[in-house]
Amino acid sequence: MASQGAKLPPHVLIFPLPIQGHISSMLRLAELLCLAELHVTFIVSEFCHNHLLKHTNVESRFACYPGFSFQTISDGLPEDHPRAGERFADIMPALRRVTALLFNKMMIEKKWFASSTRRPITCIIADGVLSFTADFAEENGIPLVYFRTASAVFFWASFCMPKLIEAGEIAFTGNDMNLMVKSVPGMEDIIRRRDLPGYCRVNDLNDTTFQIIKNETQQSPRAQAFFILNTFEDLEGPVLSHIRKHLPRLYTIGPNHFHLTSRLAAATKTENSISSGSLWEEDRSCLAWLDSQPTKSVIYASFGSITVVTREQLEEFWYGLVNSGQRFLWVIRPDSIMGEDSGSRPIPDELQEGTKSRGYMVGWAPQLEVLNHPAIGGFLTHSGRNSTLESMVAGVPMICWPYFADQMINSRFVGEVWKIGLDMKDTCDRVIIEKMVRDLMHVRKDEFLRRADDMAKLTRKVVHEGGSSYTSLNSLIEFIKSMVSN
Ligand SMILES: O=c1ccn([C@@H]2O[C@H](COP(=O)(O)OP(=O)(O)O[C@H]3O[C@H](CO)[C@@H](O)[C@H](O)[C@H]3O)[C@@H](O)[C@H]2O)c(=O)[nH]1
Ligand SMILES: C[C@H]1CC[C@@H]2C(C(=O)O)=CO[C@@H](O)[C@@H]21
Repeated sequence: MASQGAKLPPHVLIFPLPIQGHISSMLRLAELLCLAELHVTFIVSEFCHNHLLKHTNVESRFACYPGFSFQTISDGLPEDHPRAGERFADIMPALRRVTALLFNKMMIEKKWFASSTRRPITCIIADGVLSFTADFAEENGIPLVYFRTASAVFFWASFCMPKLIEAGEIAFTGNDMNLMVKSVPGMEDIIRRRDLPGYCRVNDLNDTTFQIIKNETQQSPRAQAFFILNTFEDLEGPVLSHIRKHLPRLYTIGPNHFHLTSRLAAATKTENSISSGSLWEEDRSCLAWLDSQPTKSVIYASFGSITVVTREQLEEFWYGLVNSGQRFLWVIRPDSIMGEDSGSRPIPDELQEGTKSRGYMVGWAPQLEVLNHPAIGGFLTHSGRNSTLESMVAGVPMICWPYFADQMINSRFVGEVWKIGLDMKDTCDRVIIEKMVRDLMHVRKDEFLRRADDMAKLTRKVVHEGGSSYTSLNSLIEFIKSMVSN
């Protein structure tokens, strides 16, 4: 396609998976590129776009970047599909079946989004699991960069899936979950079967989700080996060295929410909050409640956008939190309790009482502000990538209750390698929850806070001028600029 407007900036197409954690992360990247005066077209599912418009300020936020625009596309699922819990497994097949074709059509009909003020797309930055974008990019000679929004340790373990299969370390059925895994180089003394990416918990290697993730991961090097991870060198250095043997041009630009905060502050010379990118309505009343709590006295509990719990699990958490005697702020998404009796059984009096005196519950929180509130002393989390990084930047120790996917291995690294929290995976018992909350918030508080504080200091270093993520993002921007000849 002929290039128009020789003096126009490069035009980047950004395309995330339509899931909260992916959209938040890629919106942050989009704004970082807008700050560098690149043009950005952001493709998002109609479903998520409607939620973004309803619950965030993204429209006004991006209005100050004239080179930015949204494009919407169907995610292939009916409007009333929950897009959470066990039904998350429908998302990837629907994208491949429906969205892939619509994407090709849209690119051609919209002339790669060219206009009198914008070049046709000069580079695609696609979610690392959307390989249909690579098909289009290759057929049309458009440079492609993959952005895998999960952790490097997850990516590397997933990249080693063929090795794991060959060595007979997967499939497995739930027996011997504590056996150490030997076929992920660099992690021989760290991960057990139970810490492998959640998709590996299959007894049949033909499992659809397992196959999709394995195949999407294996084709990562086709993006001319240009790859972005939301991490930083000091955090996942040893694993990054392994990945670089396969993907030498790897950009590590994280923690990208903090990187954006820092670059916005430098650009505007003022303190800026970043857009939440929330798909749910934030209940800001919890901030006023936090204002009246003592310093580092509250444990914040939230399990991200996909986790669902049974009524029994809900009660175990509730008893655990109440019996710990600690103050707590708990996010329970309206769609996160599954099962027939999810709302019908009465709440025991002792839970109601304990919550009234020490707790606060919301359907969705302004998480970045919550984690940075002085009253917060701990985070009970599902170990999603963004939540983990947000907690690290805020210097908040974690209790990890991973639900699926990368969360299984993220939580292992939090507990065993970075030692900034406790890993509670594969149990949901009120006694264990109570003990872990007491340990984190009271018994071992100083130890965890010291290490979390050291981690927070590291994150500050990397996103400032001269830091590894700062330098890496500049290289990425230069690379994108070098693709257009003026
Ligand atoms: O009440 C809440 C809860 C969450 N958030 C925000 O929502 C995002 C959630 O992201 P993440 O922690 O990554 O969780 P998920 O949305 O569940 O993320 C999906 O995508 C991530 C990135 O690939 C993966 O690491 C996860 O396993 C996967 O579930 C974060 O920025 C939070 O700050 C809020 O603003 N308010
Ligand atoms: C719902 C899951 C599909 C793939 C995604 C992922 C990955 O990068 O492989 C990690 O966790 C989940 O967000 C996604």
